[in-house]
Amino acid sequence: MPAKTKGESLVRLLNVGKAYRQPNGQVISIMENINLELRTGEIVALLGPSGSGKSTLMRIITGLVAPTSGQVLYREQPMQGLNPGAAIVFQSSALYPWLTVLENVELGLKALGEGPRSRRRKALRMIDIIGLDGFENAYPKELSGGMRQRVGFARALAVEPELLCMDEPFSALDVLTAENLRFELLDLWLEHKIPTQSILIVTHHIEEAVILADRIIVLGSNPGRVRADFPVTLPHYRDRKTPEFQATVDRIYKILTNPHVDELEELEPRPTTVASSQEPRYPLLPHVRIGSIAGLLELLEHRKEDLYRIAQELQLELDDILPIVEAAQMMELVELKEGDISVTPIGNAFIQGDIDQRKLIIRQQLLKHIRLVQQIHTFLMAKQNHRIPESLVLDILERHFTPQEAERQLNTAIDWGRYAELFGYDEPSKEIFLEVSEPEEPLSLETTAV
Ligand SMILES: Nc1ncnc2c1ncn2[C@@H]1O[C@H](COP(=O)(O)OP(=O)(O)OP(=O)(O)O)[C@@H](O)[C@H]1O
Repeated sequence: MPAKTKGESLVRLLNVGKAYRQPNGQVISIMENINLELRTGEIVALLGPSGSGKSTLMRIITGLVAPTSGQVLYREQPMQGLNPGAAIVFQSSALYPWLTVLENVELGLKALGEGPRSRRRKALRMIDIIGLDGFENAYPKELSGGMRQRVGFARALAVEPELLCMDEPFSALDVLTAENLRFELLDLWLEHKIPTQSILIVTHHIEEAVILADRIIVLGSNPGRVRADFPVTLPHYRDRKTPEFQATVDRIYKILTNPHVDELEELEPRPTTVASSQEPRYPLLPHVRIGSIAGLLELLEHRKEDLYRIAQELQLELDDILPIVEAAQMMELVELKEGDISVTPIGNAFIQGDIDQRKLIIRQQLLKHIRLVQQIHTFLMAKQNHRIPESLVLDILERHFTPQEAERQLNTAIDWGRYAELFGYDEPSKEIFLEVSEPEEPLSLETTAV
């Protein structure tokens, strides 16, 4: 296999943006001004919170989705339609159940117009390389999840793509199978057993990114943008226990847990004028229950610790813990500094409080910090019967979010409001109604905080 070239431009995105028109005519921008380059000789990992546009960006790079603005260059030429050099591996291998392993692997080659003899030869070779020797005539249902994903890899690699794109390729596999397959792929890459010139992997798994990638790109959401783009220069094969590995993992955690600070700006906060002009009107609420926030706070009591260690200790993935942390941060119940998370005095008062005090604290924090809750509360106070149809709020939200996301945002706000006994939801009439009528004393932190 010829050695890989290094540093040639393979794909270049110039000010790429993507927007979707909703059924109500509203246009929602999901990513803006993305500038990035994929070069030969590198594995690039794309990280970011759910909904930041990782999969969409990968689809734009492979040509499966067209950008709304900007340009995509493949080998410095404007790309039209599908990227001729790219192949994609999805989270689930999406094999045809009525075809054998060999026939599934041959599919991509057939689509390229390869003759029967040549495609059989190439498919058999890739089956051998990918460790499926002896399973050529098996059907997908006879294979384990790991073996099926191998077939997905063989199918993508059989067409000898210059760029191998992988959308969370290991996330549906058990921990051990995923680890084996990750290292086998790395072997194939490092030993030049596959002709691939560059690999792009979308992942939620920070350690996976640090194990594999030569470069890590972190996307931010609402709308999606590049928040960090930096090289990982540790030699392969990387040992998770080394301080250098841990430092890289910590660095990514810090970026992901500081959604308003971009590493592109060297972790300096944006100037306030810029930040306030760019601040979304309704910041995206993470979809978590107050019970999960309570659980996190109780766990953090008397601790000031690195969020990454806490996640590790709890065996939680990034996407499990970050939304809870983000919600607690929005309500000023925890604070994050340099990746260390600690409970604020208000958070402490919550931990020590009984159920009524807890509800009161959440009520105060929601009305102080959560715009959507403030807005609903204001509407309810303004109406004489203290009831509003949910469609009133949805119509406003749909100017900023997709209909599905608008509904999720409203559900989260109602869920939080209901916990705080601020408002409730009447299912038959689809109305939100005001819960609390009598005025109340604000909770004094001096008397409750410890
Ligand atoms: N065809 C579409 N029409 C409307 N909105 C879409 C469409 N495809 C994606 N979106 C929206 O674009 C945003 C980004 O989606 P995308 O799947 O690219 O994000 P992601 O970072 O890969 O998320 P995840 O990690 O959850 O897979 C989401 O808000 C999603 O709802």
